[in-house]
Amino acid sequence: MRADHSGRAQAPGEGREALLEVRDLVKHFPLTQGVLFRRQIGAVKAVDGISFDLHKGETLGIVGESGCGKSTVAKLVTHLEQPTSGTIRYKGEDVTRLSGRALKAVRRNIQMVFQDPYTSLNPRMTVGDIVGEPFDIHPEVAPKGDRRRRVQELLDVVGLNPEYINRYPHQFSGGQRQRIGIARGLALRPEVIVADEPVSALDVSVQAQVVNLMERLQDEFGLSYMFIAHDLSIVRHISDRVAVMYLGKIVEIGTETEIYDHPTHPYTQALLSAVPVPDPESEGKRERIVLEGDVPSPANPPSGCRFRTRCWKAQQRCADEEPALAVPENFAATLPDEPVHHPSACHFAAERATVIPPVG
Ligand SMILES: Nc1ncnc2c1ncn2[C@@H]1O[C@H](COP(=O)(O)OP(=O)(O)OP(=O)(O)O)[C@@H](O)[C@H]1O
Repeated sequence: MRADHSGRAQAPGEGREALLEVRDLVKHFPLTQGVLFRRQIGAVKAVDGISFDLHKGETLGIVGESGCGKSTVAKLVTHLEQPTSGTIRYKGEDVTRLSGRALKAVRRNIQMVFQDPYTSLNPRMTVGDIVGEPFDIHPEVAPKGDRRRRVQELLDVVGLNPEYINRYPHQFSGGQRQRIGIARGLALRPEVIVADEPVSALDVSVQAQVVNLMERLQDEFGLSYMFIAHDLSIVRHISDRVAVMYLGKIVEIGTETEIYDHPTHPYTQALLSAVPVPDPESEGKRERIVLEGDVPSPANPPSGCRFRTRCWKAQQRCADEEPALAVPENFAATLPDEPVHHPSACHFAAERATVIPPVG
């Protein structure tokens, strides 16, 4: 098997600068017991050894069911959480080891947009204060006398009336609030934006507007996105590459076409088979894969392949041997530009092209 944990060989932007290089990233949250004498009785393995690259100007989508570790990855990359182990290199420098001024400089370049525009904005602050708050931490970006103008520019960039600068969050709709969150994320002119379920809390009719805005801003400012969501259709629309997570691991990574049209991991196939298809004829013909049982606890994941307890292909080898995230043996001889030639962590990886059957 070819060791290729990052999926870089398959990236459409191969040769482009890797802005972020994440390697063997682990985050275990300790589980403790006792009031007076706290002792650790285990750990929630929220993220358990994941590796990927983010290239300049690309969007990497991260998908998976609730609890698989997507938000924890976002928090680790934006330095809101410290990893248990592993490295996150930004332009070659390991940010997990930085502190003080050097860390502050990196944090400026990697900003986060949060899920819920209803709770992530302080209701007692005006829009101007919310969008301009990052300038308090980085006054070098906008000197005091220039802030109002800069905030108004940012509001304009995200499609809000700059005259709304003195209004409060409750005076805006959900979509407008998420635009405020995005303006705030852009304030420091970052290179990377980590968006954690940025449209999940919005009405479907508004979701497309916010996604389109994010795409326009990406072109305008040359941004790289990590776009985390459980909605597979939205992720397909916006992403160049997609990583599929299950129980703290990446199980498959590749270009949007490789993952959606040529998935080789059973979990990806099951996830895709549950996406509703708008065309009733295709919907009637499609093959749904219904997974048995619940997602196991991340405090006590199964041995070997974590997906094996719900997988229809599971055999003894799956319990004994953890499959590496690499181009599977049976596809190793395919050419790198063939769509099945992408990393998939399964001993029995196989293409299942009939997940969403073609019309006719
Ligand atoms: N601070 C914490 N302390 C203990 N456990 C945590 C903490 N944060 C997350 N977890 C656990 O880690 C696992 C992964 O959580 P995470 O929020 O990253 O998943 P997710 O895929 O983003 O899910 P969701 O879409 O529901 O937010 C979950 O089991 C969660 O309960």
